[in-house]
Amino acid sequence: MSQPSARRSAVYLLDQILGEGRLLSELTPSLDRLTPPDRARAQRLATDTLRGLERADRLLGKHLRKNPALHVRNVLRLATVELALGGDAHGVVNEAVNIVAGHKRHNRLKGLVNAVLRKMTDEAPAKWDSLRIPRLPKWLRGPLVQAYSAEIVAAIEAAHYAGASLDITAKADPNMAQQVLNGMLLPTGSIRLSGAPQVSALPGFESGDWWVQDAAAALPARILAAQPGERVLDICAAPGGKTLQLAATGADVTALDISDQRLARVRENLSRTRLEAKVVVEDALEHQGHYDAILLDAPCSATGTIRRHPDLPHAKDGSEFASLIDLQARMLKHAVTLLKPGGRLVFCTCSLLPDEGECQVEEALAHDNRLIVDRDALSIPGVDPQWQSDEGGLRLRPDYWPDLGGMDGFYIACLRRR
Ligand SMILES: C[S@@+](CC[C@H](N)C(=O)[O-])C[C@H]1O[C@@H](n2cnc3c(N)ncnc32)[C@H](O)[C@@H]1O
Repeated sequence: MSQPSARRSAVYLLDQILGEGRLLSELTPSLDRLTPPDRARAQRLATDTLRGLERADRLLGKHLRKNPALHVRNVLRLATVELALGGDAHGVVNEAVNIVAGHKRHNRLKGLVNAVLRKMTDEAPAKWDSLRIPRLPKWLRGPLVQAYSAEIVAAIEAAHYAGASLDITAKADPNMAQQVLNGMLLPTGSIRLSGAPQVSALPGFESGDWWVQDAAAALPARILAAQPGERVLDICAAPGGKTLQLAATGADVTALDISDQRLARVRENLSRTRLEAKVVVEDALEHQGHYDAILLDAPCSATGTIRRHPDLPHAKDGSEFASLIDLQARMLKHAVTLLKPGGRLVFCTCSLLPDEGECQVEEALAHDNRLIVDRDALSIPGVDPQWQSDEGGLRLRPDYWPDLGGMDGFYIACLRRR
């Protein structure tokens, strides 16, 4: 059996994502045999390749008369991206040839791999930046162009290609955490770190002074503005970034999720940050109770998180949209029944699709005359009033804050029950 290496493992990840439609997050256990630095490197190589896939294919296409099998193509793509991004040519080409040579079914193609990659050694770094920014696949690009415009989608694609920094939410004073971590304090109070630091080695991790959370993902809990002693329900809570924010306000928080396995992360996070919440394993549609405030972070296409998860557009095909949209509508309808009169509910999804955001809130308002939308709740520091959408929610896009490094795509709205 071949020794695992970061590159070999990265090719395995690409084979699974591009061939089997699996997500990188499901595949991380397959990296357990690697050392922690190699594990991080394998993931970085795979995500870099997925971001640059269209460019790599364009360069390789000129030198391949026939498309080789997916595994060989993935070896070529990975090596091309590494070469384009300044990888050591000798090491990159040698290992690519060895990976193919060690494969029973494909080893007759090692000469081809060697010849093509020798050409890529000069060509990839020279031509890379002149190639267009990789586009989203049609199943996603189409609806997004319809919802926004071709120009906005191109800006979103540029943000996807640039990737994302590490954002932090502080448990208490963000200024203090910003100084300790030496990061950039964002207008909404999150802290942005450059590079790819090892999270668990950063000051304040062990003592639970902060947690990792994209700046956009930190806004729903800020908009809900839970108060000390309020009964607050966090629906679809795992892995718990928003639960921690809610618990840090001193509210009486119940964190609910259908997945006990994912709730283990919530329990770990609560224990590390020394915060308290009641953790409940239950289907949100079955839950009963009465709450002052509810945060519903509904399961969605996650198309707002492609900056961090470039595997998503390659592993998925949009066939799950309809069932997700239906589940979100049912969850929102049920969540309203759990609100005390006068209570408020923040509905959010990390999706770019209006069907999973604006349309859900429009529908809820049209069908339940007890509900009103609370636009004032969106007036929090750093939130641009221009991000508000017609029905009274907040539309966040990856191309916002271009000079600060972007944000995840999100939809957030605050509803009140009369
Ligand atoms: C977008 S994630 C939530 C992220 C989380 N709020 C955070 O900030 O870390 C969606 C969650 O919905 C949960 N979920 C899916 N269907 C559910 C259901 N019927 N009832 C409760 N939770 C559900 C999934 O297990 C998943 O953890």
